[in-house]
Amino acid sequence: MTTSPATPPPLLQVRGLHHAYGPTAVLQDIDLDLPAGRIAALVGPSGCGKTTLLHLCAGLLALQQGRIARPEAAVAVMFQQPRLLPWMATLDNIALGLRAQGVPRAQRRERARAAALALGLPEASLAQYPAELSGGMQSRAALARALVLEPALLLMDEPFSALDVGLRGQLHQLLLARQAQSGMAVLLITHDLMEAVRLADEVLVLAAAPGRIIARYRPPGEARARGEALVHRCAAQLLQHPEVRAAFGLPEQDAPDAAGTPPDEEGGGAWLQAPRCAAPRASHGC
Ligand SMILES: Nc1ncnc2c1ncn2[C@@H]1O[C@H](COP(=O)(O)OP(=O)(O)OP(=O)(O)O)[C@@H](O)[C@H]1O
Repeated sequence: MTTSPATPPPLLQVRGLHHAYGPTAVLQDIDLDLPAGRIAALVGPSGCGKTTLLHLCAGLLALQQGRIARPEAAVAVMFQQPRLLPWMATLDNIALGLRAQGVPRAQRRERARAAALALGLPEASLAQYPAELSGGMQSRAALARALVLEPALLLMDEPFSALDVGLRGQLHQLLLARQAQSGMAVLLITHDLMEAVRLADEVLVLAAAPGRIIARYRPPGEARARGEALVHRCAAQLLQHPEVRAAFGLPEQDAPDAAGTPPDEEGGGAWLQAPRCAAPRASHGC
């Protein structure tokens, strides 16, 4: 996220990041600033290096080239799969990180219970084992396990991708409410452009081979106030650019669609870094 005089200093800062698996470059020249209280969404096609970047930010992968500055403590990670421990009851799973922090048993169970109930987990589910929970309940438990740590920085790797649209919407709202209340910074990895536009203060578009940021976009207004129509318009605004379309493997769009939507319809968001024009056209503003 690009800083301006009005934005606080970054909590997570990435500079000149390169990463390769063997001879294959996966990430190239990644710069990113994420201040406290902001959500940045990193969106891109499958295989473009999103998870690699998140793992580097989480310290789960060794840095090869570049610099990452992040808080020493108070970083939580939520993975694509809930990754609950099957031999532990839900409440104990949620309290796991607090146990690692040395929080006394009664206190951690109380905090875990409060986090679970706030995310809509029924009281009865707290004594159940993960295999007894639905997929949606497991996702809530995984989110509770991350949020109960009261992280300053939450790193999320496609945490909602396996959920149905209704449940995903509920968890989006719960995340936004908690984020507004706590002021944590969130780096969200997703391949879903609509999800990125719905949740983020800044959307970073990654293209593949090697993974590099080709556009930075700020959707208008507060995330919690964005309705479906606005989200669609912003996603359409992003997808007007040939380079963004190419990153997602979409063909170039050179005429109004069948519904008659003009190709230059604006979503009202701001380009912080506009994509280069692969095929310059006046309507792209390039
Ligand atoms: N441990 C590894 N060893 C070798 N190559 C890897 C390794 N992990 C990932 N890759 C490769 O690096 C590239 C980026 O992978 P990564 O998982 O970061 O992408 P992604 O954007 O998160 O993909 P997806 O959206 O499908 O999860 C892919 O080509 C992948 O095959």
